[in-house]
Amino acid sequence: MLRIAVPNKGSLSEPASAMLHEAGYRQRKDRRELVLVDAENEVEFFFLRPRDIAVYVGSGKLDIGITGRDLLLDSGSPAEEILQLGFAGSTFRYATRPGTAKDVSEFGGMTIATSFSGLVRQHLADNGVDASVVHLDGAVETAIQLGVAEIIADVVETGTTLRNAGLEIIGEPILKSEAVVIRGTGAPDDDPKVRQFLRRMQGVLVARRYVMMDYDIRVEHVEKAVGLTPGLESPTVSPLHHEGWVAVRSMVPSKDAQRIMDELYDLGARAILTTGIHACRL
Ligand SMILES: Nc1ncnc2c1ncn2[C@@H]1O[C@H](COP(=O)(O)OP(=O)(O)OP(=O)(O)O)[C@@H](O)[C@H]1O
Ligand SMILES: O=P(O)(O)OC[C@H]1O[C@H](OP(=O)(O)OP(=O)(O)O)[C@H](O)[C@@H]1O
Ligand SMILES: [Mg+2]
Repeated sequence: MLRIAVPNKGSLSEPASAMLHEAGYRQRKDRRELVLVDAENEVEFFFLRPRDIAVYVGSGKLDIGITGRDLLLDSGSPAEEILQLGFAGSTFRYATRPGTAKDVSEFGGMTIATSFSGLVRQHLADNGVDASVVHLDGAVETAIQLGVAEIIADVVETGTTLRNAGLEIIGEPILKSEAVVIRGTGAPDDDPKVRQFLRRMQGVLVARRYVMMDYDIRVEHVEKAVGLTPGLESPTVSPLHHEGWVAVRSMVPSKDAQRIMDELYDLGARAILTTGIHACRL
């Protein structure tokens, strides 16, 4: 059985379970379930605190896990990223009251509050800055108001939380994060069970990002048309009963589908259809 760690709460939890469900795995119906065996797929899921996932995977007790890149790096655990999942995107940044400091080089002697003290200590050391770090569990914005710290370092998505607290983001992003699949450093990279899991997850990513596009076009315009719809390997071109016309089938990125349809129409393509992809293996 492949043993997989899945976040049990927070921003990562629901999208991770939704993705696993789309990949054909059983997921828990009750949020209090801690372990779930998917016997048909030979997988056992352990629902754990997001922060603890890198620790379990790094120790080798679990084969792989889903967590945030920021949590992985903060943990210092011997685990590594093997697939980016494209959700829970955020940046990790410093913020303060206007006028306090402009970037990390000015933090000497100050106190920085954060829930990611591993990441912040490393960043300060990389920049040769001697500052104190106070570890808090969450709601770190309030640490400045209450005089616990002059600077905070926290996860930023839209920036609303910081703005509402009267704080401004300073300096370059410390890190760009998103949800990732991790495995223990040094775990074999040819484990067939892990490979199959990754193919399934990649299949979901592709199914979410691409649509299938079909259209008919006159033979003399087909080269230009396939330039707009090159597909992943190469488009399928089949003859039509109506001489001089061909049918083309190709995958295109969903976000570009409408623009490509307009451009194909202008080239003379007709019966242009897009259909969703539910699952795939590339
Ligand atoms: N607002 C957000 N938008 C996108 N990603 C976020 C957001 N808040 C946290 N994350 C990401 O979620 C992960 C943190 O998960 P965690 O469950 O510890 O915190 P949370 O989502 O803030 O939940 P909570 O603090 O309520 O427990 C990190 O990878 C972080 O980058
Ligand atoms: O940039 P924004 O869109 O405002 O999102 C970022 C905020 O979301 C998370 O907070 P959460 O609500 O999880 O509270 P926490 O501080 O207790 O983790 C994170 O810690 C930030 O505070
Ligand atoms: Mg949080």
